[in-house]
Amino acid sequence: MLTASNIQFRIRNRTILDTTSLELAAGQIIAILGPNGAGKSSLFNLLSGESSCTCGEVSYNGRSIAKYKARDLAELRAVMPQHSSVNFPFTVREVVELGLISIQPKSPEKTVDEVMALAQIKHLQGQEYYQLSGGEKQRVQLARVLAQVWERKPYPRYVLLDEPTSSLDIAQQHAVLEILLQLKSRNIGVLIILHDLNLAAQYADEIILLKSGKISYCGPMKEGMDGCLLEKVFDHPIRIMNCPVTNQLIVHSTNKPKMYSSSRAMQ
Ligand SMILES: Nc1ncnc2c1ncn2[C@@H]1O[C@H](COP(=O)(O)OP(=O)(O)OP(=O)(O)O)[C@@H](O)[C@H]1O
Repeated sequence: MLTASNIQFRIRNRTILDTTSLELAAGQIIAILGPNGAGKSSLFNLLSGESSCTCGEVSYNGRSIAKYKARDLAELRAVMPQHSSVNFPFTVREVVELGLISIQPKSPEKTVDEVMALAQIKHLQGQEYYQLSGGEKQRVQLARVLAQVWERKPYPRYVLLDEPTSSLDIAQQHAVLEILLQLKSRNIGVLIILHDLNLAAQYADEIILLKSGKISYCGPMKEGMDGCLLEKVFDHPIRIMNCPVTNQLIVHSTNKPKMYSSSRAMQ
């Protein structure tokens, strides 16, 4: 289990993230949703160990993150930040191989081949990374993260992704979420920051709604996908419908009418 217990994050007396607790189990997908500046990436950085909490504790499989050596933590969790820069003229394959640096896979070649095939980037493997399009780079970064966790292990592991679909076309967005579904059956928990509420409605088991550094909702996706609740969080008109063909939830938003105000959303 990845656990955050009463964590808080403050910078220069400003509370960026108020007291927050959550649990991510292996085999589960949790999506973090919320408006710009809500604190999603700040929470993500605390969970990944990139930043340290002002109060509270993050733990992986019952042990505080502070007690792990970097190499041991790399065996347990892989992280795809919002922006990743590669400062050397690496090829695509070399960037994917970076995912293996802190672990010792039994079959590194096979692992890299498999994750590149999954991310649909095998045809790009000899190309220089910096020449790729934004969406191609994002798929390479996903493959790097997958390489880190792809070999099966007998203990629970976690993958954390901050907006991994932001540069992808609609087909690639679904392809990425389908890959994350596969991780569930490998005893891996997935935590993902998304701006697309429909993707969250289709793929997440649970959602966390963040607003102004506070959790407005944390629980099963179906209960959280509530029009009134989402309107309050995003301060924007949102309706939830059932698709008559697939029976899946559809999140519908329109432009904000002139008379609309946050007080309406609060009703
Ligand atoms: N290192 C920092 N120093 C000062 N302020 C910070 C720092 N990191 C984050 N913040 C502030 O904390 C707030 C939350 O930022 P964060 O990046 O976590 O939001 P977010 O929900 O991920 O936003 P977005 O959807 O735009 O990516 C913002 O107002 C941001 O300016």
